[in-house]
Amino acid sequence: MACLFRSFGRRRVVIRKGHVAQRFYFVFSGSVCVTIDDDEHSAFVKPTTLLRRGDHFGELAFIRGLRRAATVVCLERTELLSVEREDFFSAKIDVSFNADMERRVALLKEHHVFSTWPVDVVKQVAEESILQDYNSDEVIIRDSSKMHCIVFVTKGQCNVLRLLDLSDCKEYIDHALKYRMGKIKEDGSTIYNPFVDDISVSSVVLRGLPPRSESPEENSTATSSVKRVREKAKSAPPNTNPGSHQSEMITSRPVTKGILHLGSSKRKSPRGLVSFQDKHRELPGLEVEVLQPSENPPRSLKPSGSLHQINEKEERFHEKRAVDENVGVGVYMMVDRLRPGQCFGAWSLLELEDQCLPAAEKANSPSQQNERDLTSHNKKSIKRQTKEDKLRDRRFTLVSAGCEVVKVAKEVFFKYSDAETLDKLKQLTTTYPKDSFLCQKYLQQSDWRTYRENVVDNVVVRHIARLETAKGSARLHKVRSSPVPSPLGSVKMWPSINSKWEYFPDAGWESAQVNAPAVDAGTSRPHSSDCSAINPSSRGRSPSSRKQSPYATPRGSPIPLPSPASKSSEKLLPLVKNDLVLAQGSQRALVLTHGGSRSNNYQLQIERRIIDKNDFRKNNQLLNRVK
Ligand SMILES: Nc1ncnc2c1ncn2[C@@H]1O[C@@H]2COP(=O)(O)O[C@H]2[C@H]1O
Repeated sequence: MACLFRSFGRRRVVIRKGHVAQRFYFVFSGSVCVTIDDDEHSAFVKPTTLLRRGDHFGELAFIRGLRRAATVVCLERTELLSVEREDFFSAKIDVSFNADMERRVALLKEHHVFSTWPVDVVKQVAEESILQDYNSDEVIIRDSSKMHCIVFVTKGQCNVLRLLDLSDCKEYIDHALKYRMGKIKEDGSTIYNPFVDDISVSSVVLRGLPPRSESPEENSTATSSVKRVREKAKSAPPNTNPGSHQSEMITSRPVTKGILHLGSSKRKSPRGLVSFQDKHRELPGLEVEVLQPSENPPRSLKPSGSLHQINEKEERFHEKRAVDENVGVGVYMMVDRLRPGQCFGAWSLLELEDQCLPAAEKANSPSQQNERDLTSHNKKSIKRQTKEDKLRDRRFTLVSAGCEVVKVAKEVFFKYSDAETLDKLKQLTTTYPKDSFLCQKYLQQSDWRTYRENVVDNVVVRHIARLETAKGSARLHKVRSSPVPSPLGSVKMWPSINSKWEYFPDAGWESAQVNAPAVDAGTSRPHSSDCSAINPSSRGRSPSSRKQSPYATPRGSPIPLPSPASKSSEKLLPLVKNDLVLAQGSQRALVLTHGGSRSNNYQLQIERRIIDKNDFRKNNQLLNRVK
């Protein structure tokens, strides 16, 4: 069989609907769009199917003995392998196509939605659908709001992701602002330096997500989101402290501890303004940027390196550049995992339902009735809510976790659907959580992850390093230096004076008031700065002699803890299995379940546990569980 290698530019029409068929094609590289319209422009506006490397097209006309059923246009520079009609039949490609078709028919017939359809109709649909295999992490559908097919999962699994615009989430903004205020208080300073290591989000750029669009419709959304951002920035709460400059342009590290982190940019301007946008990236990663509203309070002159040196001109430049780049604050959240028998993209059903609603009913729908009575402000929020509720308006991304899918064009599907089918499809259509809920989830998970990593880096690794130094077998341990890279919470490694500190002594919870600068240098208590690694079974025993209890302090009375200053003279307990690592003021414990510093085996299994202190006091259940 002879194949002809051909290369076409973007927008080149390879097949036109209604023409006589001459060749059949394989996609060697690039991608093509199929539209069942005669007009090739529809391929870009409402494509029926998108075909990429390894896919084929142009077989239907040969097999059916009819004219071309669709128009196929190159989406980009595309390389194709074409097979002439004679070769198609002499190489018996039609036979393998028929077998493939049979398979599609069988797969669709097995599917709950098609189970009641007559075989010839299923065949009809199968002919016009495509069966595709996807490897793990391949994007199946990038934007659900623009998809023109329904994806039926026939094998494996795929994940539904939602790109969460954090700048639109009240919870995120509140959290970031709260953290910022806390940070200012903690520092005892009102000056915020963006170049210091522990900087966190202090004000959030309220900015739309990076545009993916080529269509004017999407561009307009992007522009309006920039406007929205500006409005939000302008309406940001004014700085109550005259010395502080909340509204300054601030550099922040990206929140790199999201649920699905797809990379972050390293690009950084000399002034440290970070842009996380990368036009070439398939999916943007977590994107965080902070920026000030343009109306700033008057500035005072500050030493070099601080924000306050940025003059108005520079600032405008940065802001403008940031607006130009349309940097976003976003994170992908997984909202669903689809398995065989499930489908994706059937939200048009809702559209159909809307269209079917009698006009009178629509006019008197409660939301609209209420809307009329509300103030313009409330109107806006209701509209936003309604929009969020409508799945078809929300963008989801479908990413393979290794799967096989059948894509059926919506037009084709609805052409043959009856009420029963629509009902079945509706049952399969999941309503995904709202963004506010996802945002809360994101904050919780990010917080936990940051916390966990901080404890491992700063508690366990340091503890081990100190032990080894004490033993004279010091090796270089890599301890990540930045303890607080995230605005989403931090762990205090050093209890400050008058702070509360909690741990597990033998018989339950104790609280300790840190009120003395130093303790007995000979104590064998684990170092307080390590948030304490305290083994319930081995507690109170020093590495050499674990028999004497150093925790002789009567229960309930304040227990003096070592201060940071006393660390050099302290003996440290090795971390051993079942140690509980607790952080100040936290209700979570990290449980060391494998290895320990004694064996130089630092493998940790960290579990999240919410500890009910009162319960614990009573029956010590947690300890039993840990054992
Ligand atoms: N939904 C669809 N309807 C028709 N053709 C499609 C569809 N999806 C992909 N195609 C391909 O587009 C090709 C157009 O030419 P053919 O009809 O020869 O074969 C067709 C199929 O290979």
